[in-house]
Amino acid sequence: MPSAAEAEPAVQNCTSSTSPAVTWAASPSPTAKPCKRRREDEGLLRSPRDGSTDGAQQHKRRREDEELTRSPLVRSSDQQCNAARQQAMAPPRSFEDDADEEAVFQFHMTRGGVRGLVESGVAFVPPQFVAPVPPVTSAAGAFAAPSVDLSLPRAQAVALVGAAARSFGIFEVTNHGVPAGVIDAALAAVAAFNEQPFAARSPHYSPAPIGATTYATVPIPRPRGVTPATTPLLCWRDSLIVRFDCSRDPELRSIPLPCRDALIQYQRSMARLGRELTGLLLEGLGVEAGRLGKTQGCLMQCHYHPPCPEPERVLGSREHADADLFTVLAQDGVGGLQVRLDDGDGEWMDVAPVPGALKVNVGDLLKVLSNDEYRSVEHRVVAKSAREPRVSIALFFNPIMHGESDFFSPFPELVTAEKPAQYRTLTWLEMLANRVELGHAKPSSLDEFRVTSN
Ligand SMILES: O=C(O)CCC(=O)C(=O)O
Ligand SMILES: [Fe+2]
Repeated sequence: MPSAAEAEPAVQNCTSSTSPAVTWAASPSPTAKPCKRRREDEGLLRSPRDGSTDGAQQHKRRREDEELTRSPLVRSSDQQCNAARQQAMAPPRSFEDDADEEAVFQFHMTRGGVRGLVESGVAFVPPQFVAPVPPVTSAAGAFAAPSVDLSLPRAQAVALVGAAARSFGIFEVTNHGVPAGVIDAALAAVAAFNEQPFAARSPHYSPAPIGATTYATVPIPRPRGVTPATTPLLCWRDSLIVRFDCSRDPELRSIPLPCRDALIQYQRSMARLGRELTGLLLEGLGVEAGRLGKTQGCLMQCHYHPPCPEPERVLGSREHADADLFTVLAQDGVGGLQVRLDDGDGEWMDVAPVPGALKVNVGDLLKVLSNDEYRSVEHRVVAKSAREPRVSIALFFNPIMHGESDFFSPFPELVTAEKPAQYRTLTWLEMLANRVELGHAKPSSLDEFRVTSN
């Protein structure tokens, strides 16, 4: 949850499994010179406007659009504050760190994303994308995520959801009430946006948010302290990340037109399911369904994995656990999602897409609240195809939060003499900062907050 995506510092009230995309914008390598191409591209940073014919209105719109699409190098004070926090926490930088940053910066400067590489006809994967340890793309085993039919009587659904969250941290839901047409339209719209020609796509490309939206090949921090690195610098995917609670862009006009309506419709259609899943997951812990107040799926990460000339050498998404309460994942039929069920030691297993079903991942925040009753599932994506693109949409659900003032700790009713609190009280921003520092992989992502018994 920093989509990310992934948790960008720009994401204040929301969640993401991805990294602070603005790190790049904040501190471009001193050796990287803003090139002519970049200046031209900054000129291109104007979002397509929605064809109003009224002159005054158009002028107002243009001013607003210009505000929304101002250079991503200009950062808000919240972003600056988070960048400073990260800098203070960051370990000393090495020559390799600088070289990595430069490679990522230069890649961003192309503004074409991974799809741009494919369009340029690359026959080999560039070094920044090569996984140091080749992922096993034909996994040793397949994992059938438990399936929960949400039309079952509630007590049964609660028992099934609770059991799946306890055992695996992942399950799928059927009869979930979200129309198939809405899901299919959203997936198709993500593909349509990414498959536009470079000239239509690249004005939106920016690793720092433009209004409510980020469209880029978003890096996820590598796990720290693992030498040599086990994961590539960049994954084989382009992401369109939308923050539905973005006060700078309440009308979400920064979402590119080819997918704007479909994504807004998708997010709205997920609201009821989000409420239902929150209730089922809490009741599965024996906690009252309304205990967390209102929850919201306010961060959406839409991933497009272009076909890869060497699929066995890349990762479509690095290993991570989501940071949020839970994530609802829709995907097309290509496959590539894998899970590892025993905190880092076990084998990666394929989780096949099931037509009509939505996957639900338990995230780290719910794991903390549950006092380790629930697992947060470690997952990644491998590239399955040299011919077909893959599209997925992850919607991250969290309690409605207000930044530093929201404190999270294990529910008191789950803390007993036999099982004391496993985590100290933490804030959402602490959680995100820690993930940026340590990477999103397990088990380190929550170690910082774990109470150690002496
Ligand atoms: O693409 C997928 O299936 C997974 C995406 C994901 O894990 C994420 O966005 O956090
Ligand atoms: Fe994830």
